[in-house]
Amino acid sequence: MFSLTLHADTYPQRRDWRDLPWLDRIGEGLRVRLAARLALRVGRREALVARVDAEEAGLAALDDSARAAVLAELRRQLRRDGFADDALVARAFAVVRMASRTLLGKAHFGTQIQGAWVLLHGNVAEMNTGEGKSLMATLAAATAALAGMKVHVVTVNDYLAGRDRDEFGPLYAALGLSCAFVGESATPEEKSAAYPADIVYCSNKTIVFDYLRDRLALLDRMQPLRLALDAMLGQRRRQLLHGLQFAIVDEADSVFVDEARTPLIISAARPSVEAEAFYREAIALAGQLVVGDDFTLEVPQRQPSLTEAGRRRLPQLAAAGAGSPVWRSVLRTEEACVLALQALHAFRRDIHYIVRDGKVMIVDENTGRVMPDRSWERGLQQLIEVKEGVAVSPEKETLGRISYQLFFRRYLRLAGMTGTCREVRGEMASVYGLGVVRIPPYRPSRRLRLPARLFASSEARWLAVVDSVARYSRQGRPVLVGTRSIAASEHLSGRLQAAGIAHQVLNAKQDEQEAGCVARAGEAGQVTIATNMAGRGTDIKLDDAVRAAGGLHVILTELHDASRVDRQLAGRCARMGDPGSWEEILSLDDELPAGLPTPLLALLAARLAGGGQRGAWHGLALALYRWRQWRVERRHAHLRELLLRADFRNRVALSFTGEME
Ligand SMILES: Nc1ncnc2c1ncn2[C@@H]1O[C@H](COP(=O)(O)OP(=O)(O)OP(=O)(O)O)[C@@H](O)[C@H]1O
Repeated sequence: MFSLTLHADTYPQRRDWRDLPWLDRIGEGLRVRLAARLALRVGRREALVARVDAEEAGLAALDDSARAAVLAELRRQLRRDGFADDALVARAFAVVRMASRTLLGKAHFGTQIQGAWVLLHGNVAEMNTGEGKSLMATLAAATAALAGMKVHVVTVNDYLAGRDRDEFGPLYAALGLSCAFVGESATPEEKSAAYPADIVYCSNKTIVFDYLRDRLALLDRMQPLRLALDAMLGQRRRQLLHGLQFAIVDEADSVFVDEARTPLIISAARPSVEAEAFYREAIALAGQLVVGDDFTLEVPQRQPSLTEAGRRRLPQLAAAGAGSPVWRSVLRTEEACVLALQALHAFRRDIHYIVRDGKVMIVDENTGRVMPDRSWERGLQQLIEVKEGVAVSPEKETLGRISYQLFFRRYLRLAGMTGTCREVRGEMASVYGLGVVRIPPYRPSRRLRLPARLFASSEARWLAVVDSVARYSRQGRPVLVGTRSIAASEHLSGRLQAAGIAHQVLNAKQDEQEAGCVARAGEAGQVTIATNMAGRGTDIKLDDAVRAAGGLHVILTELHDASRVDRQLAGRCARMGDPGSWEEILSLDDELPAGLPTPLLALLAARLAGGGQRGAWHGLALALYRWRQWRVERRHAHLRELLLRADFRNRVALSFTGEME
């Protein structure tokens, strides 16, 4: 007999994973991808949807007490038999859909039923942007919770997690399930009260840090037998999560792939007066070095390297001005100077970070959001603080560390959903064991892609952007303009103001106005400039007049390192069968083409300046721009692979010293 009931007290999580030899890894990846391809064949899809329809029709004929009896019996059967039987899953989906129809006025479409089945069976459902993934997840989350699992619905930020809990909380309540939202700023008491809920909505960052906190609190007690023993003896330690049973990860490519390279670290402050003096000296020293003579900046990574002349100058400069003993070592002097040069030249205010309330806060380019409690490692944070003239934060001592790649592999059952993951299918399979199943759109997409335009300079690009904004907003259509950085959003805002075009700006500096900005962004003629904050997950609602005028128009003003991020922004228009269009208006001054050889760039710029946005030179320049993006994507994929292998090695090394369970 199969039982899904798990004992939360014993902190269920997957402990048996290990790094496979490379050939086995490839084989496993292929097996997962093939299984996903065969999982939901057309006949089975149709049968499932037909079954849900029939079950719901049967439920509709029952009175309230008979329906309650069906729900109770369903719970019992799901706990006993799990999800192997499609008939049982279809009944569960029908119960959830009926509640949704009554309470929310939204009945899950056939495509959402198929996607939910994919989630329930531990795969990634790839469904176009705007096809209703949040509502789809309720079917899988509620069914799993009825089966007795603790479900975490994980998304990329608190705004989306809170929004979904507010919308779907009443639906779960009607099924007798508890639902909670855990925000980043919740207190430990609030978290302790929220995590035991059947379904928890939270961001990826919140859940992984709370897991790390649990590991620190439980230390060597994080073993099922020990936890059970502690519970029996009444010596239970405080824990937040109660295990990792089932996670449904929204925007799976962002969480599993884009974020994968960021190590998540819990640390404690270790104040030191000498360290602060050292950082000040390093910035003073590096400030005297001259770009081109003493050091070069490699584009596009903007990695500084000292020239021979710079190396010769450094010891003299160090002897003249610096007091810290570090400067007596040539090697450490060079290391510190390169880091200080990076702080001075590679990391830029309002692009990579903002300064708010006297603190340097990192801006995540993928999400466009500030990450108040994230900091750079190896002294970079402190060096940037010195550069910006704000209080220098104390050095940190690492207490616990994990990556998303290792964390999510610990779930007993893991599922994901996203609109953009075709190029990372292999990684999903080999790293997370997740197959990707493509779900067709509910209605044919009406998203119109206009020809891309690439200009020789950013000046020409901004002129074209302002022109396009004016044209579409005059037609009574809302316009959303995406910029890669806060600085670019502010620059464009100045230009629109000068052109007399009213608009709103949504970026990390104005994040408290997010809900209001999103609510207005679909109004007739409304112009919104946004960084990636308005990218993933944002649902811009349109009224009938706007639909009749042609829907939302989206302008991308620069491509990102990952083309998935660009497609997400384009996906804000033409959702759920609405009309809409998007275009790219780019410049050769952007970050990606900067990696092309300088003479080639100059040649392309000369041709584009004269020849307009048509013809062979324009086509070639655009193709090279996109090729650069592809190259950067490949490099990032390689770095993620290296990080994962390093994580595995660390895990083995640390387990000898007893620092991890
Ligand atoms: N079955 C349904 N009936 C009516 N409206 C629906 C249904 N499913 C989804 N919607 C609506 O469609 C809109 C888009 O849904 P949602 O934001 O969940 O899409 P998404 O697939 O998550 O998009 P993205 O990929 O951009 O995050 C929302 O306004 C949602 O309420």
